[in-house]
Amino acid sequence: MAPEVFLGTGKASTLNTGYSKRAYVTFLAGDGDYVKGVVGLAKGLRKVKSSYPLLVAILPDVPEEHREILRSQGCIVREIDPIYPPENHVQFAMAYYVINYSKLRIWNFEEFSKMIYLDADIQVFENIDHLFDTEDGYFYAVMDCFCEKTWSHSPQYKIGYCQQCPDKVTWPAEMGAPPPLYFNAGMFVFEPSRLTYENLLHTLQITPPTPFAEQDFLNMFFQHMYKPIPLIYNLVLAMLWRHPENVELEKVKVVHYCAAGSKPWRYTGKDVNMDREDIKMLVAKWWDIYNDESLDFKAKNPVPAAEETFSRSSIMSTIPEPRMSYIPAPSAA
Ligand SMILES: O=c1ccn([C@@H]2O[C@H](COP(=O)(O)OP(=O)(O)O[C@H]3O[C@H](CO)[C@H](O)[C@H](O)[C@H]3O)[C@@H](O)[C@H]2O)c(=O)[nH]1
Ligand SMILES: O[C@H]1[C@H](O)[C@@H](O)[C@H](O)[C@@H](O)[C@H]1O
Ligand SMILES: [Mn+2]
Repeated sequence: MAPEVFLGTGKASTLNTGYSKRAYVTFLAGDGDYVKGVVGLAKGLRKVKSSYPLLVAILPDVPEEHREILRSQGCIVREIDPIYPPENHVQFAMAYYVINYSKLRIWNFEEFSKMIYLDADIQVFENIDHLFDTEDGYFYAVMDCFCEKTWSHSPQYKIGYCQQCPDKVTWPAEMGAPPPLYFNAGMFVFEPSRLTYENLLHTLQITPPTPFAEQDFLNMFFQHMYKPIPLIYNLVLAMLWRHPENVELEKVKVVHYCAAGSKPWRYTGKDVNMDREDIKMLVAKWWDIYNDESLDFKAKNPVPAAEETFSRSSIMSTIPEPRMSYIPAPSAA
């Protein structure tokens, strides 16, 4: 069912209508350059005429000037508390990814019935609003690839097995059952729920961290609810050189600049595979959107700040997350 009632009216819509209970959500930590990714994403969603707002779950360390940039781009800015894995276990996760456990807070955005999570290093080149119409009760995401060096700690990588081509190197019987399908957690469709949120936080406290942090954790937690969706909804760039036979680039709607050296705002072209023509083209396409001033947010019907409407045309102020179930930071952090 297309959300036509919402398209082109420019009218403020409140939370008690079905479609406005949907939103895209991304995550932002720190005072670095990932804010550029979020701005690019907000403009990309506008370019494809997405009907739903982009909520940015930010950690307290995001500076006020960055929050203001996001609000001025029409984003709903929402501060969340960080989540760390249980004390004494932090060293088992890749340090760089530990902060991503904080993403679990997005299950607490219960005023939305369905959300699509997108990493800040993702760009949306075609409208994907239809993913909100997927059947409830499942977790939708794109299957990952195990072939990059980031996976070298895993048995999959060691024997050259990848779920993207499971017949090339088959899973040896002596290693037991093949691993369950594994998704990349840079993009997924989910339903916020207080119950799930509390369950996630509780389970996390009794789960030792693993290298891919919350991505491994979510794969474990949602294993039986996971439904794979086509890779056009999250093109992990390494697919271009690891499994070109699986990729139809002209059909891809969502690109995930996750390969080493591919973040458009840091791109130099010098890292491995980064001089490929397809990569250069995708990086240039990201910059076209980021630099396009016509895609900057323009408030059509400015809404008084006090009025609590989650409309496309209102710029939301920072709404603090209610304090609850907070897992304190380990002393080493
Ligand atoms: O300094 C930072 C680092 C990360 N992020 C946010 O965290 C996201 C995840 O980081 P990356 O995109 O750099 O990481 P990858 O794409 O390599 O990571 C993948 O694996 C991770 C494992 O923790 C997460 O699951 C992540 O969503 C998934 O795409 C970013 O997009 C961004 O939204 C920041 O805001 N600031
Ligand atoms: O989440 C990670 C990350 O995105 C890496 O960059 C990629 O190589 C992995 O396949 C993925 O699991
Ligand atoms: Mn990413």
